[in-house]
Amino acid sequence: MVVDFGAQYAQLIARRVREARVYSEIVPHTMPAAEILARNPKAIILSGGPSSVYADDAPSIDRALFEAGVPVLGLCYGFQLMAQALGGTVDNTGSREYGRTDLSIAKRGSTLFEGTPGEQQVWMSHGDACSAAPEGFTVTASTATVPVAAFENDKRKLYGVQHHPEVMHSTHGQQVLEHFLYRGAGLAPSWTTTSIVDEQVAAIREQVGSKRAICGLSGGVDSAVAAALVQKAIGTQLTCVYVDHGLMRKGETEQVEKDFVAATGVQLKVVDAADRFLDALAGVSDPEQKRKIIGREFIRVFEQAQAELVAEAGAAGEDVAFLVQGTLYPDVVESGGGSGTANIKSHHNVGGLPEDLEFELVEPLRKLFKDEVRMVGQELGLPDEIVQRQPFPGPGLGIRIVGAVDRERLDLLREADAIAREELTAAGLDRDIWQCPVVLLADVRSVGVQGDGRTYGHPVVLRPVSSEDAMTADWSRLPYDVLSRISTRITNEVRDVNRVVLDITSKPPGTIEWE
Ligand SMILES: Nc1ncnc2c1ncn2[C@@H]1O[C@H](COP(=O)(O)OP(=O)(O)OP(=O)(O)O)[C@@H](O)[C@H]1O
Ligand SMILES: O=c1[nH]c(=O)c2[nH+]cn([C@@H]3O[C@H](COP(=O)(O)O)[C@@H](O)[C@H]3O)c2[nH]1
Ligand SMILES: NC(=O)CC[C@H](N)C(=O)O
Ligand SMILES: [Mg+2]
Repeated sequence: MVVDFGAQYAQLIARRVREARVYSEIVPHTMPAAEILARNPKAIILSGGPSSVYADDAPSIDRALFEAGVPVLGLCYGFQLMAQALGGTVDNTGSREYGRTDLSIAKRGSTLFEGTPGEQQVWMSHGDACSAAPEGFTVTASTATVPVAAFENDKRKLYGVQHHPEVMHSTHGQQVLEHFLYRGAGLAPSWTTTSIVDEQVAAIREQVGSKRAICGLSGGVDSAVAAALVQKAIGTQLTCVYVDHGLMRKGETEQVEKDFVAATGVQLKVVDAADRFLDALAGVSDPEQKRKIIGREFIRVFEQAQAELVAEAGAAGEDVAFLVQGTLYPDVVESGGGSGTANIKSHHNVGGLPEDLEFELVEPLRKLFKDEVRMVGQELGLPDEIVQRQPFPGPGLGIRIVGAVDRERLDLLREADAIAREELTAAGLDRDIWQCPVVLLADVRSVGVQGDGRTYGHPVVLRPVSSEDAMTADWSRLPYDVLSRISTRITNEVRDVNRVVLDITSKPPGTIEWE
């Protein structure tokens, strides 16, 4: 059982546990200890969270959880809670660690780190630290700045680590989790998933019945897989709607119109809504405001499309009240979907939805991560060009212009983006990177010299990242000659851009998109 203290990664922990073939469920930290124990968990994992354990309003923990004989693993905030509740010390030591950190294993052969290297890369995201372990606990790892980075009390079956073993950038994380499950808690890897496709098709049929639905189709992986699932469930009761909001990349609308329909045979309605989105966005530079506006306009366009379909279908059309979206679990988490989870950004299809939404949502991928969605897509027989496509955010180039969005700026960014994509594809790097946002710093200017003349132009940022599920990411080490070609071409070919910079920040602390 994963107890969620408002973590960005709670669902990820549950998923890693399932990957270890042990069934897992998530419960909020507000659930009383008695109720948690009444569910008879074989093991408990305490998640991370945004609070500081010593703060007045911080979520606390009932010591009964440590005394019931159930093996417990604390991660990050959960580790700090465990340390404090059992008599150790947690404070703000000033030694913050975000992103890549080297962990030194202090005790070889410990339950959690058995068989893993003495020095290993872990992903950290914390500002507080445990400075003294509770009595009876052995310190099993440290970092350059944090002396107590992991501890265990094997007799009581209590374990804790300051880092996040659940994220893929912690190179031995899965092994640490499995050691807890198999060695610490003595569980066997015996659980398997039933087919997600069959389960979802049945659920969609039950939800939609004989009614009709529309699906927001972007050409991206998520909506393609969602559409294919719904099509399998309800066939021609589904119509897909592609919204051209004027924030798409070069050539994208044409590609969806031609290639996508050819590959999937869906019924597609293309709506040109550029004026409406750009008018609504005029003069707005706050990222959250942009996201909310885009989310609202999307729904308004879907409503209009629905009205048109109803008119076309006559009386039978009254039933079009379902909206299928390719919402994924990371969209939900990062929009503050869990209890006490910080809102990092409102994804247009979750937190950005208007309150007066008239549709009933159908979101068959809401609990899944990208790599799982790709597997479902493959199972449904979608072509590789769709299943392996890099993600592109629904708000499109609107959240890749730092500053207000207008047609002129969009044209600049579209050109720069097209060059970067062309060169990355030519270099055969598409499958190596997760995605490479190109960002226009429209409110920043710098001095350059071009053709012996002074220029005062805008910088463009390249943000190539590697990731497994977008929850964490690292910057991609692209070959210098590819970067150089992109830089030369952008500054030569795109008017008003006189500088190209590379974003070398991991996530955390950065996010993938700039807004
Ligand atoms: N231009 C668009 N027209 C219609 N619906 C859209 C559009 N852009 C996004 N959506 C809707 O919002 C959802 C979320 O967008 P998101 O970008 O996360 O997914 P995607 O485009 O399907 O896949 P990917 O993440 O691979 O780009 C989509 O699944 C789709 O339902
Ligand atoms: O459909 C989407 N609607 C959104 O509002 C949105 N914002 C970010 N993204 C994509 O999500 C992943 C994680 O992005 P961040 O690290 O920037 O949060 C990355 O793959 C981003 O491209 C979005 N996708
Ligand atoms: N990711 C976490 O759990 C962070 C725990 C705590 N908020 C800290 O900053 O140390
Ligand atoms: Mg997309």
